[in-house]
Amino acid sequence: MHTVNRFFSDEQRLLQETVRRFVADDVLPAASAIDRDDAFPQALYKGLADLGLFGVSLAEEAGGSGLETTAACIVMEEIARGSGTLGNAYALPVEAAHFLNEHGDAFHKTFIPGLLSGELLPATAATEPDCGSDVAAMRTTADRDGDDYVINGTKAWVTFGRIADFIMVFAKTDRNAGHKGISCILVETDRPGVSRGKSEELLGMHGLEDCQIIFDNVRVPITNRIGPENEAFKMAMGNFNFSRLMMSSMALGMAQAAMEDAVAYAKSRKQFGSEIIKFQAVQFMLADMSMDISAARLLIHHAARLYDAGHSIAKEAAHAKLFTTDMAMKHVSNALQIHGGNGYSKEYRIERIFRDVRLSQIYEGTNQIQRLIIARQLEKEFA
Ligand SMILES: CC(C)(COP(=O)(O)OP(=O)(O)OC[C@H]1O[C@@H](n2cnc3c(N)ncnc32)[C@H](O)[C@@H]1OP(=O)(O)O)[C@@H](O)C(=O)NCCC(=O)NCCSC(=O)C1=CCCCC1
Ligand SMILES: Cc1cc2nc3c(=O)[nH]c(=O)nc-3n(C[C@H](O)[C@H](O)[C@H](O)COP(=O)(O)OP(=O)(O)OC[C@H]3O[C@@H](n4cnc5c(N)ncnc54)[C@H](O)[C@@H]3O)c2cc1C
Repeated sequence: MHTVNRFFSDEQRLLQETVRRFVADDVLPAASAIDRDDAFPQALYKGLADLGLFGVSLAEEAGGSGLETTAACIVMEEIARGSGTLGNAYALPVEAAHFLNEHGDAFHKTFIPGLLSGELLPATAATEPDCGSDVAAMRTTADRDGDDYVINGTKAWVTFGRIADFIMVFAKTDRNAGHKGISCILVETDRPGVSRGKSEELLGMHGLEDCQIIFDNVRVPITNRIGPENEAFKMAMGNFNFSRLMMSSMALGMAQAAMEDAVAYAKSRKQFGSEIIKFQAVQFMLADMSMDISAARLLIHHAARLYDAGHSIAKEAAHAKLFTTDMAMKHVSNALQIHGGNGYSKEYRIERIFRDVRLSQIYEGTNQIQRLIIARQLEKEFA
């Protein structure tokens, strides 16, 4: 049991126990097959929806449970403790419902119930083949034509791209205005001109159905635009702050699982006539792991509380994402080291966690970009 549990509210503790049970009974037995088969875990995704988990931190008026952002972080940590892929999948409806509720109008909000029930699958498309970190440099365009936008361009690395029912597409509505010329448009994937492009063979996080999405003269009513025209860059940044807490919690769950495995292995493995957990070199790796995991959890929950209190959390979300994903990568690697040769074998799940967790340092803004965000905030704070 995590020490920090003592400070959870009754609701948070109950939520954590519920997810732990689901993970133990349903997710853990399936996690290795999800990785091996590289197939979207549809039944488990629906299982999360049926437990009401997609709306835990969404306002009650929007159909959610109205709990704090910390509640969604707790849920995410527990799911990712069982499967990185399912944790990543969990982020999508949570983030989409949150975004639609914050920025959408009555039409956009009609998509929320389907998201919460797991029947509608969302995707977000900001990245393009030639621009990832530099969001403002995107080339996809949405030109007005009567009451429609006509969208052209290619988006890359779209998680759920192959299976999404709708995509929140970021596109230039003013080509010459840099980040002040970007809008967000909800595009149903059955519209003429939307097609799926190539998928990559990924190192880890299998089963998320990523692919490129090509928009070839896709006609969408102007009313599909989410939020004001040309103002979506800042909407995206605000959403990324929230998403970065989700992805930090995901990496945290994977680090926690790795530590649990490392302790169990170190207690059972004997060398030189002693359990390897008695060797100081192993003890120090475990001690540092435990300390950094606790520190990461506090950073995430601190940022989540600031977010709920209405503060801008650009810096704190970047702190959480940078610290958690770097520490997770380091300690998952150490946990694999503690497994010796067995850590390099698919027979032990640490091998999968090692591959899965690597992504967390790259997406939702690379960790170089998190440093850039922190430094820019410091420049402003001490101006
Ligand atoms: C930070 C960044 C590099 C931006 O740089 P520039 O130099 O263009 O813009 P700059 O001059 O720094 O700023 C413009 C305005 O914007 C505000 N702001 C920036 N960050 C933030 C923030 N975090 N919070 C609030 N405001 C922010 C900034 O203050 C400025 O406002 P002002 O005009 O002064 O009033 C941005 O582009 C970024 O972040 N990239 C990472 C991409 C990235 O994260 N993808 C993720 C793609 S989605 C994804 O990976 C997944 C999705 C689904 C699940 C799987 C993964
Ligand atoms: C599996 C997967 C799923 C994804 N899902 C989605 C999704 O659903 N939707 C979506 O929109 N995107 C998604 N992404 C895209 C992801 O957000 C980008 O890959 C990420 O933001 C980095 O962009 P890039 O790959 O173009 O790298 P680049 O921006 O080309 O960066 C390459 C390297 O240069 C560094 N670099 C770039 N600029 C700077 C700078 N100013 N200072 C210092 N270093 C810098 C980077 O840190 C990195 O190390 C996904 C990516 C992957 C791999």
